[in-house]
Amino acid sequence: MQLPSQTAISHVQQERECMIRGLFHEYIDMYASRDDRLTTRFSQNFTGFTGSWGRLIHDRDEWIRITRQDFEQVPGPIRMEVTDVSLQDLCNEVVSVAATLRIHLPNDADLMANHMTRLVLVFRLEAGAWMITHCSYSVPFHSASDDEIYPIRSLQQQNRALQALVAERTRELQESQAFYRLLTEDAEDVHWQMDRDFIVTYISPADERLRGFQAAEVVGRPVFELLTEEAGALVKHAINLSAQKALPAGPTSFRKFEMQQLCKDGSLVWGEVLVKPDLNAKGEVVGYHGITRNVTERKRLEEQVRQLAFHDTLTNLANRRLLLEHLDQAMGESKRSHHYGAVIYLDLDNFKPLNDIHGHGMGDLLLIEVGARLKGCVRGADTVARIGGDEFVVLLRTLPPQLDEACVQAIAVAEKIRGCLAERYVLRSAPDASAIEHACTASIGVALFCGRDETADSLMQRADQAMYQAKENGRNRVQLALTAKK
Ligand SMILES: Nc1nc2c(ncn2[C@@H]2O[C@H](COP(=O)(O)OP(=O)(O)OP(=O)(O)O)[C@@H](O)[C@H]2O)c(=O)[nH]1
Repeated sequence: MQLPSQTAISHVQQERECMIRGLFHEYIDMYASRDDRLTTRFSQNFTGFTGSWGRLIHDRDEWIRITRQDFEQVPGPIRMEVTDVSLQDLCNEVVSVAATLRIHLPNDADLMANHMTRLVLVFRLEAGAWMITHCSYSVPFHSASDDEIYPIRSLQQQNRALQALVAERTRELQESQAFYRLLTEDAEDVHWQMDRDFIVTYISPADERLRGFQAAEVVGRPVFELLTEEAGALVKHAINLSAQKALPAGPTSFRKFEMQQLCKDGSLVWGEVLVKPDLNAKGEVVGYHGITRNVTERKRLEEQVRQLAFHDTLTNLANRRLLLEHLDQAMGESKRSHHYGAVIYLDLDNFKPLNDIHGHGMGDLLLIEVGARLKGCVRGADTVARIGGDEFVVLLRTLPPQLDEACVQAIAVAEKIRGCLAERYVLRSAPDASAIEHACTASIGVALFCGRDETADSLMQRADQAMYQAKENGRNRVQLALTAKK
């Protein structure tokens, strides 16, 4: 028997390889065009492996069923782009073909598009025809459901579920944002935020109601441009304190201070400011946020209370309490500077008859006029007080450091006061009421002080006694007090 030559063997092998390759591409084409004839190529002894959900199939019919389902999932033609094919003879009748390919689905947006797939087909010669006995797809998807070769349906479902979840969460977020916006934007308090360079990054609409600035006029600007110099210094101080010592976390971790703020129309409002630094994950300050509350009305009431507590309601002059406070300060200043100061104590002469003849209202008008005249006789730094019915005190600060010169100046002021108060008074209870003319003088005692050589009480007593001396000496005169007892 003559053996076939090497050339003849290689020729047969080439033909066989060519045919298998042809069958392989025919399979690919039929698959791509969803050609039902594909299943006629499957052997009765078929097994398959679907890599997307990792199941080995022992049955030809089962594989056909899955393939048909798969055809339904992708109704249009697909393109199988084969990038690499290799053949391996397992024996004379069995050839394995391994290929890598890209499956291009009709819709480019589908998740399978552009993913590499590994396909292994095993052909066996059965009754003179090459049949596919094994088919194995390795698809890089782990989320496919049973029965899915291409995980399209489950991924679409997952996608839809995720989209619904995102929509739901977005709606919830928008609702909660709207709620918080409502809280901050309808609130009377101004909510604000600035970055680490003190550039305003957010301000709530309450600022427009408080200061008249629209958010667009404030956001993006350095905060110090929007504050008075004094307020800017207060803000810097609070921020420096925060930098030096962080407050413990919680609602009390805000620094609190009060400052006057500039409005768009140039007026000033009082704000109570709560400020807190914003920290990043490393604990570094990346900005600040806070709340500014309008406390202008509270400040006005506080000032009113102060005014009532320290002032005489009839004349609006300082009362005894404020006089004693100022006297204490003046004595302290005098101690430091060695300059003299003086208390001028005065009591109106024969004031009572005015009340008796023309009524208390007229007496009140005279007292108010006396207060105004006294203020006109002294400097702004001096204190004019009403300490009793018709008793007034003027506190002079910073007289010369020499006693004789200080005496001369104090007596000169007292004389000026005496002359001024002695001028006639024209009193009218109402603008259209007839005026009455009245003459009134004052008896005046003057006591000098230097430092804290004596108590304020003793000083006041000396001035009072000197005033009585003036009364006894005939009224409408100035009497210098005896020097303080050592
Ligand atoms: N109209 C008015 N009178 C007051 C007020 N407080 C006290 N007086 C009156 O002031 C008067 C003070 O009287 P005195 O200082 O004792 O008497 P005076 O007539 O001034 O006599 P001399 O001080 O001795 O010169 C009293 O009649 C008080 O009723 C006040 O608020 N308004």
